[in-house]
Amino acid sequence: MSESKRKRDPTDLTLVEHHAEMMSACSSGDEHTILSLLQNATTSDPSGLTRRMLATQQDPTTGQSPLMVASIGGHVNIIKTLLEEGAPWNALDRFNKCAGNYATEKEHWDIVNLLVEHGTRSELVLGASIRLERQMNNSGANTQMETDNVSTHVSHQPCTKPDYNSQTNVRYDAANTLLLDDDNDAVMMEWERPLMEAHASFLAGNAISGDNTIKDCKKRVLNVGFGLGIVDTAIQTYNPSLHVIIEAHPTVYKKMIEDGWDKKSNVRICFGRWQDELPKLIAEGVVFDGIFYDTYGEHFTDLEDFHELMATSLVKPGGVYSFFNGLAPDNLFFHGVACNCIQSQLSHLGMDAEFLPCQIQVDEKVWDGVRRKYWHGRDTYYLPVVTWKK
Ligand SMILES: C[S@@+](CC[C@H](N)C(=O)[O-])C[C@H]1O[C@@H](n2cnc3c(N)ncnc32)[C@H](O)[C@@H]1O
Repeated sequence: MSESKRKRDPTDLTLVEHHAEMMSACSSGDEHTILSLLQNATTSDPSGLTRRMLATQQDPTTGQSPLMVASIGGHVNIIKTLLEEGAPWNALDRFNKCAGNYATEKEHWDIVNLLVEHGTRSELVLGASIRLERQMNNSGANTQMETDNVSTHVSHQPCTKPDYNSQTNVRYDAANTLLLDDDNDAVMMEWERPLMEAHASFLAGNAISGDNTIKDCKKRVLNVGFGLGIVDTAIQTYNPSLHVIIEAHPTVYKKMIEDGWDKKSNVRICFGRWQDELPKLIAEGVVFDGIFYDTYGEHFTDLEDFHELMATSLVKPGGVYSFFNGLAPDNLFFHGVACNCIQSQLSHLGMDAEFLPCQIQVDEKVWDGVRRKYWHGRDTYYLPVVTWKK
C-alpha cells in the first residue's frame, strides 16, 4: 500500500487513536491538544483529509462527534475551531440528536446561538445553490442534478414528493378527517384544526385568539392548498370579500366541487399549481390582505419561491401572511434553524416574521393507518405571523 493511501485510510490506527484523543480534548475543553492534533495531522497528511476527519469523525458506536462533546462541555472556542475545520453542524448521533440539541439541553446559550447562526448561513447557501441549479436545469443548462443536495437540507419536509400531483389514489376517509396519498402518507389530518383556525383568525380576522377577532371584516384572502378545507371553512366565517383558493390535485378539486365551494359567491377556485396560478392572478392585478400557504409534497425551496411571488401580491402596508409551519418537525433545533432561514429570507423581501407559540396536543392514535408521522409529539406549534416592516 502506498504511503498516501495508508494515510487516507479511515481505519488507520493513528487516526483512530487521535480521534479518541480529540474527543477527550473536546470534552474537557483542552484547546491546546486540539490545535496540536490538527497541526500534526496537517504535517503528516498535507492533503488535509486527516485533519478534516479529526474534526468531523463520529464515534462508530454512539455517533457522537467532536462538536457534540464540545457542545455538551460548553466550550465555545472549540466549537468555533471545529466549525472552521468543516465539522457538520447538523450531524446526528444514534439518539437522533445534533450538537445544537445537546447545547440546548445544557443551556449553553452562547453555543446554541453560534450553532443557529452557522446552521442558518449554511442552509441559506445550500438553499440558494439548490434554487440556482433548479433554475439552470429549467433553462436547459447542462448541470449536475440536485438530488444529493436536496437530501441533506435539514428543512426538507419528511414527505417531499415531486410526483404527488399525478398520484391517482389520493383519497379522503369516510368521515372526511383524513386525506391520504398513494403511499398512505397523510396529506392533511383533522388534528390540525385548532392550528388552522388560529391561522384563519390571523389572516382573515386580524387576530390570533378568537376573542379579539373581527368577524365580517371583508378581507381579500388567498389560501394555497385546500386539503380538508379546514382553513377555508374557518376563513369563510370572517365573510371575506374575496376568497381565492388555489388547489392542484384533481381529487381534491373534485371534492371542492362536490361540496359546493364553487357556488359560494365570494369564493374563486383556481385549479392548478400555485406556480402556474399565482402568476396569472398577479397579471390580473389581484391583491390580497391575507395569504396562507399550506401545500403538500413540496420542498423548502418551493416555499422560498412562493415567498417571492407572495410578496408581490400582498397589499402594503396592512397585508399579512402565514404558512403551515411543519419545517423540520422531528428536531426542535433544526426547526429553529429553518424558522431563522425563513425570517432572513422574508426580511430581504421587506417583511418581519415572528413565530407565535400555540399549544397543541396530538394523540398518538391519530397516526394509526398513516405511514409516516409529520409531527413528533411536540406540544408547541410556532405559528408564523408575517407582516410588512414598519
Ligand atoms: C396540507 S393540505 C392543505 C390543508 C388545508 N390547509 C386545510 O386546512 O385542510 C395541502 C394541499 O395542497 C395541495 N397542493 C399540493 N401542491 C400544490 C401546489 N403546488 N399548488 C396548489 N396546491 C397544492 C394538495 O393537493 C392539498 O390539497
